[in-house]
Amino acid sequence: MFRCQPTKTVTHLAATTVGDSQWLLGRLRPHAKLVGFGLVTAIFAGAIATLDPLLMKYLIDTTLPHRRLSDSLLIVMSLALCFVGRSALNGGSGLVSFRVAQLLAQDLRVEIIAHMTRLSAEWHEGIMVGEKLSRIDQDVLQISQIGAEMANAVVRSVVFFFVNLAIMFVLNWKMTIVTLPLLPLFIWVRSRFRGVIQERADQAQSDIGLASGALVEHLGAVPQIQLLGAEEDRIGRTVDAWARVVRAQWAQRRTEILFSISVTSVLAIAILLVLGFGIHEYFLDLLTLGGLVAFYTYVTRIFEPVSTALELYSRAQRMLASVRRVRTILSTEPTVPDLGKIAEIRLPLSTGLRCDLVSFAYRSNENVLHRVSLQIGDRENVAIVGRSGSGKSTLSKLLARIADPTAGTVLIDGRPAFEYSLRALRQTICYVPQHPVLFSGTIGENLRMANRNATDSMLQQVIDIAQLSSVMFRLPRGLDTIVGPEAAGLSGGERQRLAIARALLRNSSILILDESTSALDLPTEQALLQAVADYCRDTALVLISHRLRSLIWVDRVILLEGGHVVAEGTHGLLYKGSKLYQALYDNETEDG
Ligand SMILES: Nc1ncnc2c1ncn2[C@@H]1O[C@H](COP(=O)(O)OP(=O)(O)OP(=O)(O)O)[C@@H](O)[C@H]1O
Repeated sequence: MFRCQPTKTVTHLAATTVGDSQWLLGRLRPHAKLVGFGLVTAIFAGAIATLDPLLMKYLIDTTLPHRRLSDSLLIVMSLALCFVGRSALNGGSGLVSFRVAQLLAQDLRVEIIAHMTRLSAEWHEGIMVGEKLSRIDQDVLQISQIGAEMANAVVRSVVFFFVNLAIMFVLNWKMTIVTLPLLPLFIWVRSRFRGVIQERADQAQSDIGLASGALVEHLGAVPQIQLLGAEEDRIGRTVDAWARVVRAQWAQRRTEILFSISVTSVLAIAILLVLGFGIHEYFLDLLTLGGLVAFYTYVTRIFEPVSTALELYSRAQRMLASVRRVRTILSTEPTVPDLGKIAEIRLPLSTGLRCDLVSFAYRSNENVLHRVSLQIGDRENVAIVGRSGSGKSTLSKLLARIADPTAGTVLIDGRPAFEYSLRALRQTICYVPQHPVLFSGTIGENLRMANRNATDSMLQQVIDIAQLSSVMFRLPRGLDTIVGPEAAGLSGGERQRLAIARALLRNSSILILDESTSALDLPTEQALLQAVADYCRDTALVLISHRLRSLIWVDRVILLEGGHVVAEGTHGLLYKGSKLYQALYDNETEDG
């Protein structure tokens, strides 16, 4: 199965943490004021948190030994105020972070959904829905939650660390110097674990994407799984995918814990040294009891920002893994780029559609179309026929510019199709696939997706042409009938006819029906195609069907075999001149 591969540039970008961080900062920029407010609140909270050890020192060294009750009570009240102020400010900064996370998540979702909607069919066919969902859900959640509080947490840790360090220095510079080796030690341990943590985070996130993909595929296909009696097999595969997630997350968490324990152990040894030295100073009367208590509090507190930084580091890695995955999607270019400058196609078309030596290969596979040249004139009705796998659908997708040829050119009115904007092309060429997508909602809403301004009488007209009148008659709520998720409330043939009715509302100049009537019985298919041809007198029709008997009336039949055009002409001509066509037609008649 095709996977969205990052381009070289993207891989390079993805490898740079700086690039990922800058990308995130860019996304936070629109919310700079809110982030700034959160930062100021966090700084104040950090600053207040440094006051209480000093107050305790004053209490122990000054007010208590001199039995100054009112001063002692004042200090106790100040201590209480410090706690209340700190918790209020922390709460405020938490609330702001939450808001930033919400806004950031919404922005990212909009950006990813809009980008995915611009990507070409090839990309969507090659990635499971669950994987796409995981980018929009899991990864965005990870980025927004951690990204929004990251700045606060970093600033709070840095401020807290340096203010604490400065106060410690003032209290006792010799003891402070003993604590300084913590820093290079921390950096050393951090760098030792860095690569492993990053790798584990990437693995876990990637496994979540694959498992979500498997789950969505599984849940979307339960009736088919039951019919195939493949419950055990499919449950096994889906559960295995989630088991891989569990293993990856377990490995990630173990590494993180090991990282945390390693650092904390080193810091614990350091704290012992500091305390030992402090007690020594106290015995030499170089440090007061209050000074020792305050110093100890500061030393333990200095680990708080350090351990926060450690936790932040692991969380940042998880977040950056999500950033890389989202950036990979956002950097994926459509394989059918919308670079055409011509925003409107002049109508009526003069020369129509042309293929000039067109070849096509799916990804890097072998060509499935070989130097196909053909012309479909304006208002011409053409059928493309051939054996299964001969390349009919592929050719029709190239004509509709759902994919671009690997070699050769598709031209509209003598100009390469890529010179027109995709919007102009979609307005001019309408393509209806064999399995059309209908959306949950009413039949009327589904039809009006093609033309928002369509009146009820226009809807009625296309319903008649698509041979849906009797179906609509049976539905008590008519156009207001809700068709349910994926239009499961309609039969396959009804869905196809509804899609054709919808396509007719587009009033396009070229209409391609790619086996869009395959679920209909022969008389209904014939009546429908005839009615479509009558209605679309100003439209070029390209019809693909396995039932040649439905197509004998068209102006021209193009016969494909193994990706080559092997014959062309009216039904009568081909029946006489092409053994393959004759065989296809006769077999069908006998089978039919
Ligand atoms: N998405 C795809 N990826 C890789 N190969 C593909 C893909 N779609 C089609 N093919 C291959 O391209 C060839 C032509 O397929 P295509 O669907 O165009 O044939 P077709 O004539 O429309 O067949 P059918 O009548 O069965 O629908 C086949 O060999 C098919 O296996």
